Amino acid sequence: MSILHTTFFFLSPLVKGVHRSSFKVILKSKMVKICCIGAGYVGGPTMAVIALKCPSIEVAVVDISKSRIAAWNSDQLPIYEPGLDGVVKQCRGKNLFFSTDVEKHVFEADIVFVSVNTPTKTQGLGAGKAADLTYWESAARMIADVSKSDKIVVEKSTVPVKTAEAIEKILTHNSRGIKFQILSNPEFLAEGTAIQDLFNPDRVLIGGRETPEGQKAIEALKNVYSHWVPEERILTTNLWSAELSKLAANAFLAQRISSVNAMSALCEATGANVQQVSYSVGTDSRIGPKFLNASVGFGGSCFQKDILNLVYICECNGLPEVAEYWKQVIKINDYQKSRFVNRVVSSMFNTVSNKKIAILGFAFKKDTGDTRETPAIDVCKGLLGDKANLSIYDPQVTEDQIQRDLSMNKFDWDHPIHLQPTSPTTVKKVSVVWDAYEATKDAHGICILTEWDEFKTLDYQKIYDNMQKPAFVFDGRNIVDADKLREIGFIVYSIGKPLDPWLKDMPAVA
Ligand SMILES: NC(=O)C1=CN([C@@H]2O[C@H](COP(=O)(O)OP(=O)(O)OC[C@H]3O[C@@H](n4cnc5c(N)ncnc54)[C@H](O)[C@@H]3O)[C@@H](O)[C@H]2O)C=CC1
Ligand SMILES: O=C(O)[C@H]1O[C@H](OP(=O)(O)OP(=O)(O)OC[C@H]2O[C@@H](n3ccc(=O)[nH]c3=O)[C@H](O)[C@@H]2O)[C@H](O)[C@@H](O)[C@@H]1O
Repeated sequence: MSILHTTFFFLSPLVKGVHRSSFKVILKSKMVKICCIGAGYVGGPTMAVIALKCPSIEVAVVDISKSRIAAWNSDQLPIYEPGLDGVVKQCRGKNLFFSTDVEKHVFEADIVFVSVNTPTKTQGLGAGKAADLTYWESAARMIADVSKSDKIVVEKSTVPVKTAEAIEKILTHNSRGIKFQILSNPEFLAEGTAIQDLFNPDRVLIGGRETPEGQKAIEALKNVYSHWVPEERILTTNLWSAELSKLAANAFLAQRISSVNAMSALCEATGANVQQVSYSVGTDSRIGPKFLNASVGFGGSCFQKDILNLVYICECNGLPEVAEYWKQVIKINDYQKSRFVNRVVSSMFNTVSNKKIAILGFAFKKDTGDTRETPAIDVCKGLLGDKANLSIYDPQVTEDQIQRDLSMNKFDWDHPIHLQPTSPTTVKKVSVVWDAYEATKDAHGICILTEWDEFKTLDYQKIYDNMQKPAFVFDGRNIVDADKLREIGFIVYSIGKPLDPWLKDMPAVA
C-alpha cells in the first residue's frame, strides 16, 4: 500500500466508522509524519498549531539556519507572536520537533510542507518584480534527492501561479520511480494575530491536480485540517486557482489600504476626516469595515512582494493593462510614505537638518518584531536624506536589526537575518534607545510609525516638557488623541485629518 493511501486512512477523522480489517491496517501503519522545510514566521506557528491540534501526527520543522532552530528549541523563540510560546511549550518534544537535520526528516515524512522564503528578485530577469524561487528550487531538489517513499509535497510559501508545474518537473525528473503529489495550500495568517488566525481561519485553501491521485492527496491534507477546522471552511480547488487566490487576496487587501490612503490625502486637502469617511464607507455591507485604516503606508514581507509578483506575471502573460492597474497600489503606497516625510520636513520650516526626530515604532505593525518592508525604513531614510538625527524606539525591534534595515538596499532586507551580511554598517545620525521618553528627550518632533498600544498611553505632558519648542507630533497611525495633545501645546499632524492652522500654511508637496 502506498504511503499516500496509508496516510489517507490513518488521518481519517471517520476512523470510528472504519470496519475491522481497515482498522488493522491503521494499527499496523506507522505514525504519520509531517516535515516542514522553513522555520520562519509561517512554518513555525503553522506547524506548532498542527501539532497541538493533531496529537496523533508527528511534526518536524527543519531549517538550514542553526541559530533559528536553536532559538525554536529555547525559551526565547526566534519570532515574537502573541500566544505562540504557549502552543510551542505544550507540544515541543512530544509531537513537535525543530531540527537542522533537514534530510533525515524529509526522508521520513509522508507530507512535506515547503515554507521557505520567496522574496523579490534583486538581480537578473525580472529583478525588482519576480519572486526569487532559489530557496524553493533547492528545497525541491533536496526532496527529490533524499526521498525513498511516495510523498505529498505542499506549497505553503506564496509562489507565482504555475510554480507547482515547475516543482513537479524537478521532482519527477529526479524521482527514481517515487510518486509525488503536489498541493498548493497557501497561508493567510497575519503577523501579530497568527495564532488566533490559525486556530480559527476564515478558510483553509487546498489546490491539487484534478486526477484521482491528486484528489486523494487533497483528502489526506484536508483530514489534517479537519481535526479543528469546520468542513465548510476547507476549500478545495485546482492547483492554479489556489496559487493565484493567495496573490489575489493580498492584492485586494493592499488595494483597500492604498484606496483609503489615497482618500487620506484628499481629506487633508479638503477638511474631511478620513476616519469618518472610512466608517461611512465601511458600513456598506458590500464593502465592510475591516482594513480601512489610513496609515503611513502598508509594510510587511508580503503585500509589496506579492503585488510585484502579480504585476510580473501579468506582464509575462501579455496583460500590460492589468499589470498597470495593480502597480498603482504600490505607487500610492510609496506616495503615502514620501508624502509623510514631506509633511514632516515642510512643517518644520522646510528643514530637519541636525534636528532630533524621535521615531516611535519601527516594526511594520504592532505585536510583531518583524521589520520587513516596514514603512519606517522609507520614512527614516527620507528624514536621513534631509540630514535629521534620528532616535528610534520600538518595543520589539533590536538595534542591530534597525541598523541593518537602514543600511541595506531595497529588497535585500526581505531575506532572513541569517542570510544577510554579518556585520551591518552603522548608520551615523541614528541612535536606537529602549524607552519612548529617552527617544523624545530634546527632540524637535515625534513620528509615530507603528501603532503599538503603549504609545497611546504615554505621558505626553512629560514628553512635551522635555522637547524643543515648537514641539511636533506626526501621527502616522492615528492613535493619539490629537485634541488632548494640542491642549498640551503640541502641533499635531494626523494622517487624513483636518490640519492644524500651522500645517495648513505649509502644504506638503509629494
Ligand atoms: N510572514 C507572513 O506573515 C506570511 C508569509 N507567507 C509566505 O510564506 C513564505 C515564508 O515566509 P516567512 O515564514 O515569513 O519567511 P521566513 O524568512 O521567516 O522563513 C523562511 C525560512 O526558510 C528557511 N530556508 C530557506 N531555504 C531553505 C532550505 N532550502 N532548506 C531549509 N530551510 C530553508 C530560511 O532559513 C528561513 O528561516 C513566503 O513565501 C511568504 O510569502 C504567507 C503568509 C503569511
Ligand atoms: O501573505 C502574507 O504575508 C499575509 O499578509 C498580510 O498579513 P501581514 O502582512 O502579516 O499584516 P496585515 O495585518 O495585513 O498588515 C499589513 C500592513 O498593512 C497595514 N495596514 C493594515 C490594515 C489597515 O487598515 N491599514 C494598514 O495600513 C499594517 O499596518 C501593515 O503595515 C495579510 O493580512 C495576511 O492575510 C497574509 O497571509
